[in-house]
Amino acid sequence: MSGEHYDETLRVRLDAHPTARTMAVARSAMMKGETIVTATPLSTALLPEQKGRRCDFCHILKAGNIQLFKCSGCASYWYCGSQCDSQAWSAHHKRICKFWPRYVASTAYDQLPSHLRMDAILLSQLGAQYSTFDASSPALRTLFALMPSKSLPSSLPSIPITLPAASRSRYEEVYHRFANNNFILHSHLVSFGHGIYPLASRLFNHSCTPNAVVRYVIAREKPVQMQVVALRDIREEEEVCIPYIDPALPLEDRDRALDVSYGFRCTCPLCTFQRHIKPSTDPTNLTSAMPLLKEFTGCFLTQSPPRQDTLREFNAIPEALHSLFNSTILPNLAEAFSQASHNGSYATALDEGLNLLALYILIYPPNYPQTGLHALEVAKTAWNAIIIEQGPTRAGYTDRQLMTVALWYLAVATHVLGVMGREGDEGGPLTEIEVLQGLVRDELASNSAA
Ligand SMILES: C[S@@+](CC[C@H](N)C(=O)[O-])C[C@H]1O[C@@H](n2cnc3c(N)ncnc32)[C@H](O)[C@@H]1O
Repeated sequence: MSGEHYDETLRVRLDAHPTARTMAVARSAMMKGETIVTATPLSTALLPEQKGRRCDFCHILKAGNIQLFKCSGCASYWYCGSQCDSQAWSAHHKRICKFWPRYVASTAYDQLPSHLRMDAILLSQLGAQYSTFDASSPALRTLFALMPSKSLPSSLPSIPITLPAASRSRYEEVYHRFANNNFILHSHLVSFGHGIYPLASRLFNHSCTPNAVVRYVIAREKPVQMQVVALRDIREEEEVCIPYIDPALPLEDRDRALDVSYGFRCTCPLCTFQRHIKPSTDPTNLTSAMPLLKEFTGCFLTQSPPRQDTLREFNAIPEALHSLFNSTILPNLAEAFSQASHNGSYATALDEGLNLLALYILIYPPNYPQTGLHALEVAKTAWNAIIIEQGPTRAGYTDRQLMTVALWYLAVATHVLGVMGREGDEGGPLTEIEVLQGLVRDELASNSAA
């Protein structure tokens, strides 16, 4: 940490960590839903499929009142107005604009795997902005304080800038900080770009049982801000961790991804638990595990599900549920729910949806956004059953029961997603929840009046 200085008003401070070099610890207790750190990007870039859909500077989505204008020089960057155009122009675009069309059409660029193309774009923008990457620049100081990645190819990708010979090693130093430090930007939890946020990279380690997550704030004419938000109450001196990867991936996949991209083995409570259990692969165990899982997590169609705000004690999970940690179970349940939602009866879809929700609740830490998104799916399934399906395939559910189920799971979705709060573009799951709640309540009122 020598020479590094971080704002004393930050809600976390850096302490030594036995294997991760340093960790961010809470200076004081924080409540779930609080913003822990707000970070500004050094550079961001849109995924290819988002080009022309979002402004290349502020990443706002094209909409009725927001039009995009193509850069007349390269015809590859789009802006929502002259403010964004001139901010991008003076930051980096004026130095790469005329080379860009030939660059993105080049074989060297074309042959890069998609994630390295994103890195090449970010490196081009940064090179255009900082030229020699003078380490004394305050904006770059935190970037150079980051740990270099072990996984990037040793050679620099081709970029549309003539490298000053004396600065080549500087470019390499920057590039070697990419793989383990870049963030995937998302709106409503759907990816739209990549970004470099040195402060957040410098501060936060990974955990598969994180107590914080990242959300993005898109505002017109401003770079996309990152906010790190507490998922549960955090004690003073507790380490604040975010997930680098999806905690519900199979343990082997998490191990591989964290080793290859970040060079460490996770020792969080979920990984520790999963490493010491020996999940049975016997299908009969699985059949008996599902009802027990619903009971253990409280996911029923007959009673309101509980809310959970504290991290589960994984060692208290009964052995009969260990088979659910087999790598195939979650993808199979997700597939069964998707199949039933599209082709099956809504009664089957509801049942499969609840199985999947119960498994999410078992695996994910409290208030993890994916759990909230799926609770919303369960509520939508109940609502679809009311408005679309009549007759025997309803398996005996009355409209009233289905409306009650929809409201219960909307309440779960609100509880969970309300913690992370709104992110990205207008609308999103919290708005969807409000709309559906209104529809169900109206229907319930007219059903009662009838
Ligand atoms: C984005 S940085 C996090 C900040 C880092 N601790 C530092 O001192 O700069 C990512 C790197 O931190 C380390 N790291 C992050 N989470 C870790 C964990 N749970 N266990 C061990 N090392 C971790 C790995 O070396 C990883 O490549």
